[in-house]
Amino acid sequence: MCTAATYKTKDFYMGRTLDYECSYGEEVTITPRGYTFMMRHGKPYQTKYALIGMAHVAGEYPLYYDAINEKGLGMAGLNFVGNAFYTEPAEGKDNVAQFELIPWILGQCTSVKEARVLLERICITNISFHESMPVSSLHWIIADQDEAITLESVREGIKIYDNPVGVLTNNPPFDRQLAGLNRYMGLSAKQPKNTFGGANELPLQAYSRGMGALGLPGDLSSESRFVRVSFVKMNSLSGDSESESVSQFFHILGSVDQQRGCCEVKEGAYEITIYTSCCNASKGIYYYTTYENHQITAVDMNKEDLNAKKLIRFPLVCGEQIRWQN
Ligand SMILES: C[C@H](CCC(=O)NCCS(=O)(=O)O)[C@H]1CC[C@H]2[C@@H]3CC[C@@H]4C[C@H](O)CC[C@]4(C)[C@H]3C[C@H](O)[C@]12C
Repeated sequence: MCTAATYKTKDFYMGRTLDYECSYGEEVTITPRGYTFMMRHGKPYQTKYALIGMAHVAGEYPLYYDAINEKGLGMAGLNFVGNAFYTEPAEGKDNVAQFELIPWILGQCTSVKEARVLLERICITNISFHESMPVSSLHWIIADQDEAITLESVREGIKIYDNPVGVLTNNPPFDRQLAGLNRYMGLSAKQPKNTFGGANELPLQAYSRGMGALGLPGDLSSESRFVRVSFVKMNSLSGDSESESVSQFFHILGSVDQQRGCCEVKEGAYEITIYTSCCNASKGIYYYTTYENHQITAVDMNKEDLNAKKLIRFPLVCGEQIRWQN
């Protein structure tokens, strides 16, 4: 499972957790401006804008899981197994393989508004990057400081949903996730009021703090994570400085963190939160933590040459960085 969320203070932030039982060997990767992608179905394409994100780099090809570009547009791919449906290339469409989609959008759009226009012509194809790699079943959140959308390619075709909560998890499809929130609209950060009233009011008592959100689902299913992270995000308060915003963002995604041992995917294999990211999309900074490194590590794209010819790659800093005080 994975969870993605957006957050706005002075700047615009977007990030995700990547939950899985094994890592694909990912790195923080900057694709510079003017980088050429040999498209599977059409003419080679050159990025107009630089992007930074988490990618598995195969040869010189960045297979992005999530990224932001230098214009403040961000995008993340999350598992959508059993519902994602990609097709053969179609006449008169922009035919883009699933693994080409993030650089295709972020390399040429400055906003969700522009992405919506490009997506009117999109056909997401089912070709794999390499025979050794399966085609991932994904759906995507695309967001900027003004709005977020969810992109799904399903059996009936391409679906683009407004995403007013700025959150995405996995199954079921997004419209059902959003409708699921209706069941929880009574949850509150405030103490509950006794409504067992009438003539003979029961003497009920809020004997603990936090009882206003009793009923918030605590399990790791994707529907529950959707509700939980939405509740946390919508109630979230923080200062608007960089460190307060980044800190709060990691706390928001911390509400759906997966600890090893709690979600068995097959005999002896457990899903964990492999990494958590927080991008300052306004400033081009990629922050991350990993399962075994709680210290926040950051890469600032603007400290690099964004007109470079090659990918700029940062292997993840792994292993706990403990600051000893004595
Ligand atoms: C496994 C991850 C989703 C985690 C998740 O959601 N786990 C819950 C399972 S579940 O929800 O319970 O079912 C996804 C998210 C992004 C993916 C990469 C995208 C680029 C590239 C695309 C190529 O085609 C195949 C290789 C490739 C490197 C992909 C590998 C893998 O697929 C990645 C990491």
